[in-house]
Amino acid sequence: MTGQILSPDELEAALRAIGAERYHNLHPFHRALHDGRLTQGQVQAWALNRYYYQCRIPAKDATLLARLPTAELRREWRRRLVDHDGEAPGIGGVARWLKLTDGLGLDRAYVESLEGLLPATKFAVDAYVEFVRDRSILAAIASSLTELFSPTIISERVSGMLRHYDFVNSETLAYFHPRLTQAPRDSDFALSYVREHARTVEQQEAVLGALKFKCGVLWSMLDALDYAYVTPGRIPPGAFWPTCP
Ligand SMILES: O=C(O)c1cc(C(=O)O)c2c(n1)C(=O)C(=O)c1cc(C(=O)O)[nH]c1-2
Repeated sequence: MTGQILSPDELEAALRAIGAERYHNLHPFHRALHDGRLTQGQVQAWALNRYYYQCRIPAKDATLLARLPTAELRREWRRRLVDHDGEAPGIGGVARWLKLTDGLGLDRAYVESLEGLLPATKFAVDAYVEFVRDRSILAAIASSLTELFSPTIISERVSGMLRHYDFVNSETLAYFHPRLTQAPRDSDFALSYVREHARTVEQQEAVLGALKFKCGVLWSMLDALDYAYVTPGRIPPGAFWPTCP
């Protein structure tokens, strides 16, 4: 950043450049997941740890919802809560994620207990919720902008996993299907909010910093999985041990 105010188009281009450089589609653990190079046990570890992200996303959105100043903004943001928590038990994104962990052979009560999480998963996800709680509303909204890039990685992931692994099918991967429409709807809103409200150099820096921070959250979750589950002998004490090879 040079200290100059960017036009909305320049700001959007700078945000997209951050995604092109730092989004977690580039992480070696994701490349291995999508290219069929992981064992079922390693995929279990990914799904179990990612469950924590899934179940904290509604808490993150509820935190932001409580801070939003207008009914219009709250109406927009509360859809995210419904997407993840559903309107009834067994419906919604978190419930669909548990279908994936069930399908991979994980015990549901164990997944929900969060006991097997890697310490770094917890630190990374909690840092995201705290960021959204503590930073400006503009930065909090901007931190969701990784979703601009998620439809591409989700399409790659679903097609790669269906092609390479016999232990998943389109039902167990059903979590991802609605995300292909929900994520663009959500990120369109967040992007237009940011384009309109990030007007000063400080605000624009905060927005760009928020997206870098969030890319770091996602990246560090995969670093932790890569460290613990790819090289034998590195699973931290108390963390999940794969129940299959
Ligand atoms: O599968 C993915 O790679 C991926 C990435 C992201 C993201 O970029 O933050 C989200 C999701 N999935 C997702 O399913 C989801 O519900 C979600 C919510 C948010 C957010 O920051 O509010 N990101 C993401």
